[in-house]
Amino acid sequence: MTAPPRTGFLAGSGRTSMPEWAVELRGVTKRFGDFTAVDRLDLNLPKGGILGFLGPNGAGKTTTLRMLLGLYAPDEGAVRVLGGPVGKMRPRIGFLPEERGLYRRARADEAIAYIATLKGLHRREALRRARALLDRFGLGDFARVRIEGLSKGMAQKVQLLAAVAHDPDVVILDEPFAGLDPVNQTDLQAFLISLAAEGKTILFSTHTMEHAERLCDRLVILAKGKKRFEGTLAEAQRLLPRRARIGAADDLTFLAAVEGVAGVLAPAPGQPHWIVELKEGADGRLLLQACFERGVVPDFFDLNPPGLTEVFVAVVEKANAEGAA
Ligand SMILES: Nc1ncnc2c1ncn2[C@@H]1O[C@H](COP(=O)(O)OP(=O)(O)OP(=O)(O)O)[C@@H](O)[C@H]1O
Repeated sequence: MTAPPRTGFLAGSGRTSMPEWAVELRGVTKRFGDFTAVDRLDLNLPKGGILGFLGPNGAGKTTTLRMLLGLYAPDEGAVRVLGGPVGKMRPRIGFLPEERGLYRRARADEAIAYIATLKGLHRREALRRARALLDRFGLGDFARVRIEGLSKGMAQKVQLLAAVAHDPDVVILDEPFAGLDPVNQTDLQAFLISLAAEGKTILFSTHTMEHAERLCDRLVILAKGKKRFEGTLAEAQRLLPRRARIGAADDLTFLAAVEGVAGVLAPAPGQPHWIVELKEGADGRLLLQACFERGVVPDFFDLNPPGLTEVFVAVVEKANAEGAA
């Protein structure tokens, strides 16, 4: 297979052929003492596009990302990146670790360039790229400012630029949105999209479902070290039954008699909406019709598929219930 043409800022590395998978994990297990943090994980991540790595605290996300970097060796199983062993592929991977930290007395441009030189770039070229990246992300005026003189968000942006300055094919970001204000989060989203448009594979972990929903071609949900879901957002949404959410002060249990309705649930404590579960192929608009025929005028009516937060909670609750059984 041939990589998409590189037309973006980081174009020009001259690599032309790529293996099929950006990342492959086969039966990967990582233990800390008696505790299994990652449990027989299989993953095949296609090259190109943006993959969201989701899971509750302690699910094993960071441990998995560290194995992709070769920072941890798996106790069992095999990890391959871009078709080769991790150690050999490290120069083609960019990484933003969860624990942020650049040398605080270094200038922003030098901090970026330093990381790029560790990945094999010559210092002059590394500095040129560092400054171009800082310009591109509105930090050109801060190129010569020391990291300690930057705001937390700016320093995080600089660290992100350090992860990509050497033009990696695979970019791994551990919670890149954490600590950024909404404007910087929007900038980061645009940046990740632009990297993906250049043909790179982006893999990022996050606890913010909106980012995953908006950005990701594929999603992986981990819980208790095991993969609980892998697929597209639409596939994730199909994990839950179709349902309508209806806001009304009236008792809506009469909707149980409407064609295609599987169940009617009164608002849960703290929730404003009735939930009407629908069978496959049911026409949700019949619910509105039935309400109007009863003289009930809902103040809220939503037939949209469930959001990722709802799917995530259901997947994790199922994993917890399996763990407790
Ligand atoms: N070096 C270590 N020594 C012992 N236990 C560890 C170590 N690293 C991780 N763990 C444990 O492994 C489990 C998975 O941790 P990991 O950091 O991979 O989770 P995570 O999904 O990234 O969580 P979070 O969302 O909170 O960052 C946790 O229970 C953690 O305590």
